[in-house]
Amino acid sequence: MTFQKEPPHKHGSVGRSAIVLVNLGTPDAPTRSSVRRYLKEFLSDPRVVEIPRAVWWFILNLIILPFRSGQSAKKYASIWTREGSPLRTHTAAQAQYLRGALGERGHQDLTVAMAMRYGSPSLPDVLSKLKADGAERILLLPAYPQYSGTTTGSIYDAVFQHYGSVRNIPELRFVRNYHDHDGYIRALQHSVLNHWEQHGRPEKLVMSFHGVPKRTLLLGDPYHCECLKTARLLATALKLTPDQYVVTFQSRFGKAEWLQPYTAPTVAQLARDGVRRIDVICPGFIADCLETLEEISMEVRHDFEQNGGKEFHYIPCLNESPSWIAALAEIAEQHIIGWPTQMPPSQREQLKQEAEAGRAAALQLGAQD
Ligand SMILES: C=CC1=C(C)c2cc3[nH]c(cc4nc(cc5[nH]c(cc1n2)c(C)c5CCC(=O)O)C(CCC(=O)O)=C4C)c(C)c3C=C
Ligand SMILES: [Fe+2]
Ligand SMILES: [Fe+2]
Repeated sequence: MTFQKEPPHKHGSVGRSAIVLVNLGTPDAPTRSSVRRYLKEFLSDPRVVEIPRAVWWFILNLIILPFRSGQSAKKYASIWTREGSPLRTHTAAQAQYLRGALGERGHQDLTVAMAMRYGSPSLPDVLSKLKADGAERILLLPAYPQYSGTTTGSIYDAVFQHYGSVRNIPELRFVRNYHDHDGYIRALQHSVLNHWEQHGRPEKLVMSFHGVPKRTLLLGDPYHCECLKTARLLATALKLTPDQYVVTFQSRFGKAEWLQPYTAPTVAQLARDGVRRIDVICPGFIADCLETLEEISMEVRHDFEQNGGKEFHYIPCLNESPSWIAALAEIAEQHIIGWPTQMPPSQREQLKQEAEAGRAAALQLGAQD
């Protein structure tokens, strides 16, 4: 192991604190080559696909990437905007608004950055830049309300791996999950109630979460339980009876069984059963992306209508809604307790003086040698 060369430690510095909002990642462009590069990085992560590496290498490089890259690129093209990938634009905007919200709460010199687990801006690049800018404390805030080894766990891996070659590691804190956080549930509730105020109510509310292989649940991944808890809390906040909503799992990948019930067949069955209107919300995604804008709002809408459904409403993700930004600020704030960024200026000044005194003592020690 070789460690990076770093500038000498600065005596007397209080250093900066930073928050990194980390999302999954997205291609740089809706083109075959860009999507291929992104999928290769994403699907090579052993947390995401748990198949023996050698076997998976052949399947990934000879079957998945040649076929899926072009298909997915077309889907990405259908949701791309002038600003780029919706996932990246929303995540960047959320980071910026979060900075503002925390500033208003008195956390003045706090840097808020965004990073992607796959693609750019990459976590190692963002963490290196924060260190170069003098960050001594970093809170990692994954864009996943529900913990899963496949997503949150993989962010931990990337962070630990990055610091494996760093000598002077900052203080690190992680938000593990917020599937049952009051602010998050309230933001979801506001979003649904707003939609219903404008468009009336559906016969059924479908809460669709991203799926994972069922095997991960059997092997101890808490994701399924956390999704069900989010759904139960949201249903309670909306005063829904069990027959007024259903929880489903979308985006199945490959041939193995994933968490059930699957979103698309469930929605088609609802239409065949004579349900005229459904509203679909995706509470596990805090930013609209391919999986919500294309898979739900285009493909699943089509399935519902093809099977006789009359009215399909997609309720957008929390994105930059003020109640969600406030909740994000609350979640962040609960994890940075004790950091100087939330100290009043007088206390901060005292900390600086103590650090200076330490520096003077260290210099004196040096002089005695
Ligand atoms: C192959 C296995 C996959 C697992 C396991 C998985 C879990 C998982 N993913 C999200 C969130 C997102 N996934 C997105 C896209 C996406 N997901 C997979 C595969 C798995 N996901 C693929 C191959 C793709 C790429 C698109 C495609 O080719 O179909 C996205 C959207 C990204 C975007 O650019 O918009 C998100 C967000 C979660 C939360 C999760 C487990 C809990
Ligand atoms: Fe996914
Ligand atoms: Fe469970």
